[in-house]
Amino acid sequence: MEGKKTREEVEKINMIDTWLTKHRLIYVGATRHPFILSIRDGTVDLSSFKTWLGQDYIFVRAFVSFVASVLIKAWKESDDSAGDMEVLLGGMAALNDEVQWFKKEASKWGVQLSDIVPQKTNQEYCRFLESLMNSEVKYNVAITAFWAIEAVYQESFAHCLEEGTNTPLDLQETCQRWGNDGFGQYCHSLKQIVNRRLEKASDDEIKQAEVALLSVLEHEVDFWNMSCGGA
Ligand SMILES: Cc1ncc(CO)c(N)n1
Repeated sequence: MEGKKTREEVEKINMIDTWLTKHRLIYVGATRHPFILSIRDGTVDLSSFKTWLGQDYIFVRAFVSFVASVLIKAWKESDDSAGDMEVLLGGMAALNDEVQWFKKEASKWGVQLSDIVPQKTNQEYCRFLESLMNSEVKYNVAITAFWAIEAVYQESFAHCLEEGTNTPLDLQETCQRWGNDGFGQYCHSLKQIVNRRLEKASDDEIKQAEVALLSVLEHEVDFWNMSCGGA
């Protein structure tokens, strides 16, 4: 007979929601940052937006390499990872689009991408991604970080598109990029992959994945702060 599930077993069924409840404050700090709230209420400082745009272009190029490394980890998993690989490949295709979009958007705002120097906060975030590309880092840990990176942008920008917001017209396309329903679906697929994988992961890997999630959230808050000129 099946016994009653322990609290740990119940928590492991949806590890992400368990963590988002546990780490609510920092998650809200990353997804409801003053920079995002300023876009949402229309008071955004355009020089901050341009800083964000230029720095994020640099970040996205590091991010593409990171996603490629996650894809390799998925492929090396012996168990059924074909579905995971399809989702990741779709993510890479979207990033291809995104890089082109950054170039177009930069020219619209008069931002010269070739002149952008990565700020220290950005370098630190890129270095963190690089640390996760190491082949020693487990797939379960890397895919958790990947979901978190995408989910922060999805939640943040979707918030700017809700009814009754004052998001400036010329920023709505930016918000749509990450706030659209398709991107929301994609993040949901990533979340399901993570939950499914972590349900069977060792305690040690779960702990490492939680640490990676928290690191992502901290880097995301720092990245928004940097965009606002907060270094
Ligand atoms: C800093 C940062 N986090 C997440 C994303 C999501 O793609 C991005 N483009 N930039």
